[in-house]
Amino acid sequence: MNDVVSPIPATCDLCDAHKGDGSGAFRVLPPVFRDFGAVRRFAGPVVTVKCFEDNTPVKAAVESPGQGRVLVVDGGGSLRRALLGGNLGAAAARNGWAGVVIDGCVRDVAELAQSQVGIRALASMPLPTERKVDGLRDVAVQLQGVWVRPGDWLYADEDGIVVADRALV
Ligand SMILES: O=C([O-])CC(=O)C(=O)O
Repeated sequence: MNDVVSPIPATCDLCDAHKGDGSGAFRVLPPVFRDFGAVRRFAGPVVTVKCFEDNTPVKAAVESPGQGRVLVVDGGGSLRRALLGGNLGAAAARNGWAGVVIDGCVRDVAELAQSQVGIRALASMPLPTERKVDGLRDVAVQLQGVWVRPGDWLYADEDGIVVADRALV
């Protein structure tokens, strides 16, 4: 990291620049993610967790230093349990995560809207998980059929979410 804070590139500009990229290095997530956090635009290197209706690895991640990274959660697309709520959203903001992108649900929507962190998820579901197993961290995951790998870079703004195998300028 250098100490020059660069603005986050717009996803539309990134898509203009990479629209002919058939290599798979540049990917666009399907437009099914809703915005729940107080931060609209965010970007950073990706950390992944994978879990199903059990947010144990999400809690562990957001309670550790985020260092400007984006937590990508493969929750299997489940609409039956919330993988992040107000407490964990506040922890993500407090610990310096740039954002959390969840292929699954969140709850405590009013609290999340006050959290100074980017939060994208499929929907709101008031039912929490029961924490029983660790889940996986730092594995390649699929969100809505799109591969996301640890160390990829993710860019999110009002227009959508894109992922690349390196930082884009
Ligand atoms: O703790 C959980 O499982 C989710 C939640 O409600 C919170 O983050 O406040």
